[in-house]
Amino acid sequence: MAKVPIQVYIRFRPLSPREFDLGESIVWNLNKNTVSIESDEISILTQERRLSPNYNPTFHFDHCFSWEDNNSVVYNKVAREVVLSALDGYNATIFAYGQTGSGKTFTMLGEQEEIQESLVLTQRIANISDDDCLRIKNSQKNSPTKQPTKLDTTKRFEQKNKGIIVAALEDIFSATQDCCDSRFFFTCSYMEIYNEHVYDLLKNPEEFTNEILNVIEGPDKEFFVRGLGEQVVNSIDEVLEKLAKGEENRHYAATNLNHHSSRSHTIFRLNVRSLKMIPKQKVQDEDESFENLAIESVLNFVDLAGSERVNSVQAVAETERGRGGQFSVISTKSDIDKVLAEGKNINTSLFYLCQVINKLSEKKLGIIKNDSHIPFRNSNLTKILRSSLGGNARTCIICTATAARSQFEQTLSTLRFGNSARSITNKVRANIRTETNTQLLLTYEQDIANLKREVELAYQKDKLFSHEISNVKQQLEQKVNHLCKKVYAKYQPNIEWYTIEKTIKSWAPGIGEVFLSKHLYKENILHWDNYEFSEEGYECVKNLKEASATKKQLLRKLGDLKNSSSCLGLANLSLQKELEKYKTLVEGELTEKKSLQTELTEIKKEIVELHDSIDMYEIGKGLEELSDEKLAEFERSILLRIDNVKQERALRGYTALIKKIQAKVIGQVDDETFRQLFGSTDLDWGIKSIEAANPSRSNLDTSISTVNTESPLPLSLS
Ligand SMILES: Nc1ncnc2c1ncn2[C@@H]1O[C@H](COP(=O)(O)OP(=O)(O)OP(=O)(O)O)[C@@H](O)[C@H]1O
Repeated sequence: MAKVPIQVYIRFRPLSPREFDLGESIVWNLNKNTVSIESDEISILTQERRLSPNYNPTFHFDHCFSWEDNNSVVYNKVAREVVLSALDGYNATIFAYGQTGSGKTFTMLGEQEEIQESLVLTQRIANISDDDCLRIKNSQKNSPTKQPTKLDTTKRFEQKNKGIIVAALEDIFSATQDCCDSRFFFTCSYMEIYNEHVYDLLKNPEEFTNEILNVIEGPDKEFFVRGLGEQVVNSIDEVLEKLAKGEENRHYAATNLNHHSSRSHTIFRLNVRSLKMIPKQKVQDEDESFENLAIESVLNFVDLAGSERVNSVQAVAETERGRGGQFSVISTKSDIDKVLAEGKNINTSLFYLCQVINKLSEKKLGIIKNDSHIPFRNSNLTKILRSSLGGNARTCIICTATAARSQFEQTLSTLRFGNSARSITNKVRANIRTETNTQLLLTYEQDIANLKREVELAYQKDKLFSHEISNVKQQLEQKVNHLCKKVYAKYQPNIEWYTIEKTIKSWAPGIGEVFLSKHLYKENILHWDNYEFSEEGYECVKNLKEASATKKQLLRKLGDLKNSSSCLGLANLSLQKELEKYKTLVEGELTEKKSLQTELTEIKKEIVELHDSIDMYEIGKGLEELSDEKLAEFERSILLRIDNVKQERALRGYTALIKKIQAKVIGQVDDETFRQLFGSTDLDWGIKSIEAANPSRSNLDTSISTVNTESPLPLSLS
């Protein structure tokens, strides 16, 4: 696992026509990797009290893009390599962060036709309130001239200044086309977070707005969005179609539900799965065999809401702190929620994203402890992006900004955000597994996806045909009615049936049969082949036949696949059980290991304590640190030990003497030696002298009783 820092870039957009008309000056000075304030501007900004005196910061980035750099330059420098590494199993996330109108969407999706009605743009600039905006919108809806125009989604991405998402998708699909040793399988999802609610942008508009999705923590501690559709895509056209559909939904929500796109976050996600067959190392005499490498990765493209809302909440918090109020910049969740609840324009998710980045950065710089809590759970955005912030993903952040003087504070705040994010490191590894069943599963997955699509198409065709069939039916009915009228007009009571039949058949071959079967013979079965239709009718019947044959075939195939996948499911279940068994075993071993480790730590601790006591006894080390009480205790223990040693020695002496007395008794010590020891050869005298030397009679008794009279006296004691 490699530690990879988050890459942070800054991109300045050109002055807008409005800024240009207002004669705005450029206050920022860009170099390759640094941004600082233009020296002429420092004193002016300080005088205007927009900059603290003596504050002249320089911000560092992985690269600075100026207003002259187009999207292709940005893509190649920032994203290309990271995006293509997804094909090798690396997760990647690319963010755009910046104030409203600074160029996030321009960077991510490319140069857009003006898709928002002018009101939204006006609102961005003039900061009109939501209620006023809704009122104006409603009045516009009633005005025939001001209806918002619907977006032509198909042409959205056919542009020369393509955004990062489009360029990345093109690169991914063209790289996989040229790759012949792997099979690729793609799915995509597109979600929007608006007011902390998560929506699936790839649903139909009514479903998309009715269904709010929940962000759930999975068993692997990763968060996922429950119910978010993952759509299978096989080509660049298909994926761009999905992207366009999502954009259309956003547009729908902005127009009909008053969602402000600049206040929502979007995450476009491409899941890449591939299977690569590689030759196994050949064992002698073995047939050439292959193993499967299953590679998985997730590519996230995140277009964040305008960051000015965060600045305003930070400002509220800072002002409150300055006044000694109840809130501080980094405060408790409930405090912050109170601040957030105060202004409905403030974006909770973005606020918590900044907080998470600040905390991660402080942790990396050692300002807060390594095990400090990072508040990922406070918002849906941070939950969804957890693996991209400090986790297993290569992450790039593109901060977008404007160099215009009027936006100085907003740009300063964006630059600060970028600098904090730069110190975060992610732990990156490729998601590659060697699998035996993968190929089979992947083939099934692919087949099921294809079939689903075909069935969907067949159903759509069915709908089409039912419309055409009803047309044909109508045609037939009309003709039959026409015939009926003619027959009845010509009908004479005396005419034979066969004459009527003949007449009808001669009038309209084929159609006449319908009349006969329906009206005369009361048989209600249509045998298409027997009738004549217009050319269009024949085409319809032919298509209908084909469609129903395909449908039957597909349904049969689907049935087969369901059977196979339930077999696989069973196999999977038994594997899972095995896995559970091993997990339990491993867990048991781990617990044992843990308790052994605890024991070892205890023993080590004891050894250290023993060494300390030995040092204290031997060289008096650490005595100075002891309290008076402890010192007295130590003294008592030393004296006690000295007493014990003395007693032991005395006992050993007595034992030796007693043995000698005993030896004398059994005749092993001669009188001369005995006399040297006790000053007399008399045995009683010896015993008395011992008693005199040791008043502790009990010790003596014990010593005498423990001496084995049978054993010969060791020479060393004599
Ligand atoms: N690098 C650029 N070059 C030329 N024009 C740009 C650039 N960046 C942004 N613009 C223009 O500035 C305007 C605002 O850009 P854009 O909509 O991308 O901002 P945004 O940050 O996504 O805003 P919001 O947060 O409201 O969605 C657009 O008209 C866009 O074409």
